[in-house]
Amino acid sequence: MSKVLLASRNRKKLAELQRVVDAAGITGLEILGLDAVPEYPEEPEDGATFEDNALIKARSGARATGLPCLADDSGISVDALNGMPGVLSARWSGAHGNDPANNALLLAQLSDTPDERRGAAFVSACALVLPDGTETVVRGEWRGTVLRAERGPNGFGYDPLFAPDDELAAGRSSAELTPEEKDSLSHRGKALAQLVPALRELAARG
Ligand SMILES: O=P(O)(O)OP(=O)(O)OP(=O)(O)OC[C@H]1O[C@@H](n2cnc3c(O)ncnc32)[C@H](O)[C@@H]1O
Ligand SMILES: [Mg+2]
Repeated sequence: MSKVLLASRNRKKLAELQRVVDAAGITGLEILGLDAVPEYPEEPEDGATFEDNALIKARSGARATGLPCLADDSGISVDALNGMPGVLSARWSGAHGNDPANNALLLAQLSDTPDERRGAAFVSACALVLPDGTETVVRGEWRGTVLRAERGPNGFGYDPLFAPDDELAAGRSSAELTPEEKDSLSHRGKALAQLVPALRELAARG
C-alpha cells in the first residue's frame, strides 16, 4: 500500500481528497493527514500566492516525513475586494479558521455591494512533492457570486456564502450541494483532477 501525506489539518480537505481518489478508482493509496504522522515544525504560510503556500506546506511535509506529500492552499478571491481575502482567507477576521467570523466580516464588507458586482472565485493550488524532489503544482478556479446571507449545511469555510455560476448549482450555495456535486465543480476538484495521473502512478508503485 503506497502512502501519501496530505499536509493539512483541515479534515474537510482530507475528506474531499479521499472522495476524488475513490471516484478516480485509485486503489492501493493510503492518504495520511498530519494527525497520522509524528508532529513536525510547520512553516508559516507566508507566501504571496496560493501556489507559494501549497509548495511551502508540501515541501515541509515531504522533508519531515520522507513521504510523497500533497498540500492544498486555497481561498476565496472577491472581485469587489481586489481579489482579497485570497491567501488570507483562513484568517480574514484575524483568528485562524474561525469560519463564522470570516463569513460575517466578508458579508459586512459587501453589505452595500450590488448583485452585479458580487463576483468571486474560489481558488485551490495543490502541490505534490515526491521524495526524489519532483514537484508538481496545479491550480483550479471556481467562479460564482457572494450571497447576502449564509445558506446550507454542507462543506466548510465560505461554502454557505458562495453561489457557483454553474448551471448544475441552480442558484444553490456550495454548502447546499451534495459532496459529490461540489467535487465535480469545485476549485479543489479541478486542481486534484490534474494530479490523478501522478497519484495513480504512486499507487501503482506499491
Ligand atoms: O492550511 P491547511 O492546513 O490545509 O488548512 P486551512 O484550513 O488553513 O486551509 P488554507 O490555509 O488553504 O485556507 C483555506 C481557507 O479558505 C477557505 N476555503 C478553502 N477552500 C474552501 C472550500 O472548498 N469551501 C469553502 N471555503 C474554502 C476556508 O475558509 C479556509 O479557511
Ligand atoms: Mg492554512
